[in-house]
Amino acid sequence: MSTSSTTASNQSTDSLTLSVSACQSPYDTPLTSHPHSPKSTTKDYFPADPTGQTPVNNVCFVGAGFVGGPTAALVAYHNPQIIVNVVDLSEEKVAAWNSRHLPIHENGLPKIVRIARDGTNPSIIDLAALGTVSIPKRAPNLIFSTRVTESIAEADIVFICVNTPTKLYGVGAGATADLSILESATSMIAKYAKDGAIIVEKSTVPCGTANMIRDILEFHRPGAHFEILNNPEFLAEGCAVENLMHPDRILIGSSTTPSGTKAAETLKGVYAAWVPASRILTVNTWSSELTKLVANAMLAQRISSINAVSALCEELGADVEELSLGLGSDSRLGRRFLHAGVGFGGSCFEKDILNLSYMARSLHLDEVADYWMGVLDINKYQRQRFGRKVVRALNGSLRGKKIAILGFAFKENTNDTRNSVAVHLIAELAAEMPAEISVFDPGCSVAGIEEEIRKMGLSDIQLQRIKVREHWRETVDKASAVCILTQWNQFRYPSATAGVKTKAKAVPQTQRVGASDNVGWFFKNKLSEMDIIELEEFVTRDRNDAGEDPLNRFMPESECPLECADCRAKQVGMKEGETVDWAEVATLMREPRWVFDGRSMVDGSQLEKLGFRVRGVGKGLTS
Ligand SMILES: NC(=O)c1ccc[n+]([C@@H]2O[C@H](COP(=O)([O-])OP(=O)(O)OC[C@H]3O[C@@H](n4cnc5c(N)ncnc54)[C@H](O)[C@@H]3O)[C@@H](O)[C@H]2O)c1
Ligand SMILES: O=c1ccn([C@@H]2O[C@H](COP(=O)(O)OP(=O)(O)O[C@H]3O[C@H](CO)[C@@H](O)[C@H](O)[C@H]3O)[C@@H](O)[C@H]2O)c(=O)[nH]1
Repeated sequence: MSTSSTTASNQSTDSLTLSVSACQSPYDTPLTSHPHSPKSTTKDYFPADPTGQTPVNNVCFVGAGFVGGPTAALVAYHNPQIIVNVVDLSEEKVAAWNSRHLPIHENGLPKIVRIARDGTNPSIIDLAALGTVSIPKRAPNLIFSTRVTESIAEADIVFICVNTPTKLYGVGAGATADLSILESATSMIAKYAKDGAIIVEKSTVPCGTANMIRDILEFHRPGAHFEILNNPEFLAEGCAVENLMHPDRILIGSSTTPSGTKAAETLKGVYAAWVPASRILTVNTWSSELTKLVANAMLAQRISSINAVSALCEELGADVEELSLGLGSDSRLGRRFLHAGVGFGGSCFEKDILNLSYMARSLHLDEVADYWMGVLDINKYQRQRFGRKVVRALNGSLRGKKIAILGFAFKENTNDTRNSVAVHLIAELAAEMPAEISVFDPGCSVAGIEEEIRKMGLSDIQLQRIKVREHWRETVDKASAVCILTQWNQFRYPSATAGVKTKAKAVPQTQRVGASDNVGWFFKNKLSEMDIIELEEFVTRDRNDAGEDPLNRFMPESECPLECADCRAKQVGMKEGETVDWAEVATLMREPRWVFDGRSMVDGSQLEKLGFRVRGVGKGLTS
């Protein structure tokens, strides 16, 4: 079937693919909502609100970070009738959201942002013998700005997406959440939000924070009415778009009063534009706040469990990957989050477990607190065990030696470096005073890595010996050892057959778009963005390279300044589809060419044939 369209575009934007992948779960399990828990103290709950939802024309996301930006983009993308303002105090971040180079690297996000932020051209798609489909133009409805107070004032719903890091001072230092940023954002919302606005906690918070928000609002605006909802975010970085596009569930916690329930219904209406109703769960606020913390704690617990087992495997000569396979095949256990490695990193797991444990301890539930702290203890043990393995293999001293670090992001497919395992391991190795620690990550900017390293509290002399590189080749050059710390596909050996960037995939043979060419629905009056995605998949399914904009809808993008650091990084860094050439690495490294594989990225026995000595996690000795 031949297809063509009336407008042309050659803009470069990551392709968006929506088929089921490792990141997302198919909609396979029926779910039910439980509007109030047995412990709910509110008495006036009505199961269904007879007046329905309040109309939503304008929403505001406060905080354009890893959660606020992508979530707002998805809400705007699927609700073209709603104006979505995303505000942040950082002018630099807002400028990046309005540029070609978004501050957050997520597959598929540039395309979604571009469509919602810039609007689209009208397009006519020629489906050959089937006829033509008209896609009308789309007006922009996603606005990134620093107009914080004005945008809050216009909103029917305000989403709080600010950071809630671990508190580093005073009572609860190193354990509880620092809510000062959230408190300050809430004060601003209290002053400027319109009476009747719905305030949504999206940030991850200790239980009871909805009550704190309510108190702040009542203090600043006595007499005004605001409903507070908790709507935790479950996206994982690196697959944020897929997670947001096909969430396992949307959880909405509300007070169980009629107006609380109505507010929950209103928020449900926003998600219902693309999420099946059966996936939207409404619970009470306490349950919702606690579910978020426990979800992260349980995911992290699985990783610590398999990591603890990996130490046993090394001693016994078992292979932890074989264990993961055997364990994960039990449908009660499942395959995911059983990947042993050098430990979990990131801005969420550790922070949220500390938070959960602190809460338990402050309720005098010490055994509960200790139980969850054990997950963090194993994580630290795993990291330190790896570091010690490196030093031991290099005869107990790193002096005069160069160590190469491949991977600095806390996980693959993201540029987020917060609380990355690499940060901790580099600090540990730096204490051994090696001649150089050379760092490379294919998804992070040099400046971003350097900034994170500067926060590590190392001495000047240690900092001088850490070099951040733009390419793997200079990173491994003359190194005695390479440590693989992030699960980037580019590091695999044998190299992954799939490219790094996900291409538009052939559409599955669904009932709607099947071999029978049953595509009548394309010709209906109003196509949703989900419909347009399917149309795009349909017209590209026979093409090898469909390009970024097969329906030719994109508006032109603003040009980058001449000295654009992101454009430069693209030129000098790893090219799309490029992988580490391990045979060349062997020629560049110093004997005995150690590879410490913290993420099971290389086949040890095959790499040893190239002249390396390899140590993995959870495997009996291979050399
Ligand atoms: N990162 C994730 O994958 C993830 C996933 C689920 C939940 N969460 C939770 O979501 C929350 C946000 O996390 P994040 O990773 O997006 O943080 P982030 O640091 O990336 O983003 C927070 C943003 O809020 C902005 N901000 C702070 N105060 C503000 C104010 N008064 N007005 C406007 N903007 C303000 C900051 O400048 C920053 O850009 C945290 O509670 C986190 O635990 C994060
Ligand atoms: O089997 C595994 C899975 C993950 N990891 C590591 O665990 C960390 C976290 O990974 P992941 O959970 O995929 O990413 P996050 O973005 O931290 O997402 C977690 O934290 C978010 C913030 O709260 C939640 O929204 C998500 O549901 C939750 O998965 C990373 O260092 C991974 O390398 C492993 O070591 N082994």
